[in-house]
Amino acid sequence: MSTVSRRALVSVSDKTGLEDFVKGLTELGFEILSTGGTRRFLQQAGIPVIDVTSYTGFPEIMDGRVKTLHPKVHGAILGRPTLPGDATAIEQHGIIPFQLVVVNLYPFQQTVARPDVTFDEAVENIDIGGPSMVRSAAKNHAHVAIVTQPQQYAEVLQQLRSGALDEAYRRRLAAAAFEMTATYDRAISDYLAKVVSDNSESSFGPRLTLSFRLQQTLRYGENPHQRAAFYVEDHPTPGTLATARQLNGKELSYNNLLDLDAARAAVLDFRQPAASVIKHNNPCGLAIAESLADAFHKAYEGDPVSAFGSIIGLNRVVDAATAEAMCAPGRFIEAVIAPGYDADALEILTTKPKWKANVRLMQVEFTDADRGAPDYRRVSGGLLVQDRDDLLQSDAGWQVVTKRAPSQAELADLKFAWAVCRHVKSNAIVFAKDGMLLGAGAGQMSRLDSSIIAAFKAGERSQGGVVASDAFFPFRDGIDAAAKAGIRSAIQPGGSKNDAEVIAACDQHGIAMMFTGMRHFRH
Ligand SMILES: NC(=O)c1ncn([C@@H]2O[C@H](COP(=O)(O)O)[C@@H](O)[C@H]2O)c1NC=O
Repeated sequence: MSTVSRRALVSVSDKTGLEDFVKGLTELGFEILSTGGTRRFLQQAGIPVIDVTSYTGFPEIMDGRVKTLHPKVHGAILGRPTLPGDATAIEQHGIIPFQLVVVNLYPFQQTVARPDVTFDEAVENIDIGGPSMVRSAAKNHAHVAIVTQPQQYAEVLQQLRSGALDEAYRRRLAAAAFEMTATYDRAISDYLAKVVSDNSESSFGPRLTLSFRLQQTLRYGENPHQRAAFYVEDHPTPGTLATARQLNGKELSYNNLLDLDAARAAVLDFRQPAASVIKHNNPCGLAIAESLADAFHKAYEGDPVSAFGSIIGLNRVVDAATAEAMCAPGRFIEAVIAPGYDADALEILTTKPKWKANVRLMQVEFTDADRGAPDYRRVSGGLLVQDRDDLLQSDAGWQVVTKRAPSQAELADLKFAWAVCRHVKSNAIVFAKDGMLLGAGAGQMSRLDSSIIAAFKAGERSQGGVVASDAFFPFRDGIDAAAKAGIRSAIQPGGSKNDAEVIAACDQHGIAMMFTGMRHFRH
C-alpha cells in the first residue's frame, strides 16, 4: 500500500486550465498519475507526475488505443475500500485506489464538425479508455470524484480546500459525467448513422435520436399559459438562429424566435440587398433593391398596416440610412436580424427612445451552410422528418406555357415572386412588382381566397405586376382574379389536370405564364 493518502488520475485531451488545477491538487497532497501526453504536459510545467504505465506495469500500445484499459486502473477507480471483499482484492493485486479522476475525451464532435474530416480520422477520435474511466468513476461516486470539464476545476479545488468533496457534490459531478458520456455517444451514433444513411438507398435510419442542450428558458410559449424553452444543438452550424447574438432589446419570446428564423430565411435567398417584414411567420413585406435602406422601405411599405409590430430580416450589414428608415415615425418593429450593424446604425438603434432597451437586435452570420438540413415536426406520438425546402433555386427547366412570353422585367419579377412564395404558408399566392411584395394570400384553405386576399392587399399597385402560386392553380378562377387585378404574368409549378383550362385563361387575358415543375407547399 502507498503511504500517500490521496491519488488523482489525470488523462485529458483539452489541457485548458490544467496546470493551475493540478498544481492546486499537488499542494493539497494529491499524488498525480497520468497518461503519456498529459504526463508530458504536466512535467513540462514542473509538476511531479507518475506515468500510469509504471503503476500498471503495462505499456501504452496500439498508438494509444490501449493506455488505461487495465484492471489496476479500473480496480483503483471502481474499488470500494470499505467493503471487505473489495479491500482484499485491492491488497492482493497491488491496487492503489484513486479518490479523484480527471478526464476529458478525444474531441470527436469538433473533429466531425470539420468539413474536410475523413472517416478514418473520425473513427480514431472515438475515445474508448476515457469514457470507460469516466463511467467507472461516476458509478463509484460514493468513493471517487469525477471531473470532466475545465469549468469544474475552480469549484473542485475550492471544495477540496474547504474540507472534502462531500457525497452530494460527488453525485452532482457523476450526473454531469454521465450526461457528458451520453452526449458523446450520441454524437458518435449520429455521425455513423449519417454515414450509413448517406451510403444507403434510404436516407432514414431505423432509429432517430436527437440531442439538444438548453440555451434559455422562455417567459412562455405561443401563449402565456404555455411553458417554453429554447434548446440548441451542441455544435450548431454558423448562421443558424442558435448562433445569433442579441445586441439590444428585451428578452426574446418564443414567437420572436420563430419569426426571426423566418425573417432570416426569407432574405437569405437573395444576392441583392433584401429586407423581409414578418408577421405570424409569414412575410407581409419583402423587397430587393440597390441599397438596403431602399429594400427595407419597399418591404415595409408593401403592407404598412400589417407591418406594425413586425420582425425584420436584412441580408446586409445595417447602415445608418436603414437604421433611420426603421426608426421613422409611425413604424413599430419588435426585432431585427441581420449579419451586422455598423457603428452609426448601432448608435441610432440603441439610443432612439422607443428602440433603446426595447427592440431586439440580433446579429448572425449569413451563410448557406445550413441549407438542406433536416426539418422536424412533432405530431402526437411521433416526429415527421423531411429535407428542408430551402435549397438554392434554379430556373433550369422552367418553361413558358402561354402564347406570350414574359418580358425581361416581368421575368425578373417572376423570379422574385417565386422566391418569396416558398416563404408564405400554403395556400400561398404572391403579387409582386419591381422587386417588391405587394400582397400575399397566406394560409388560406382555398387558393381562390388566397388570390382574392393578395389582390385586395396589392390594390391598384398590382397593375402590370406578377403572380406566383406555391402549387398549381386547380381552376382558372385564381387566374381570373389575378387578371381582374391587372396582373400581367404568372408563375406556378403546373401539373394540374386542368392545366389546359388555366393556360387558356391566361391566353385569353394576355397573361404570360411559366411552369417551374416544382411545388413549394408550406403547411
Ligand atoms: N485507450 C485508452 O486506454 C485511453 N485512456 C485514456 N484515453 C484518452 O486519452 C486522452 C489523454 O491522452 P494523453 O494523456 O496521451 O494526451 C484523454 O482524452 C483520454 O480520454 C484513452 N484513449 C482512447 O481511447
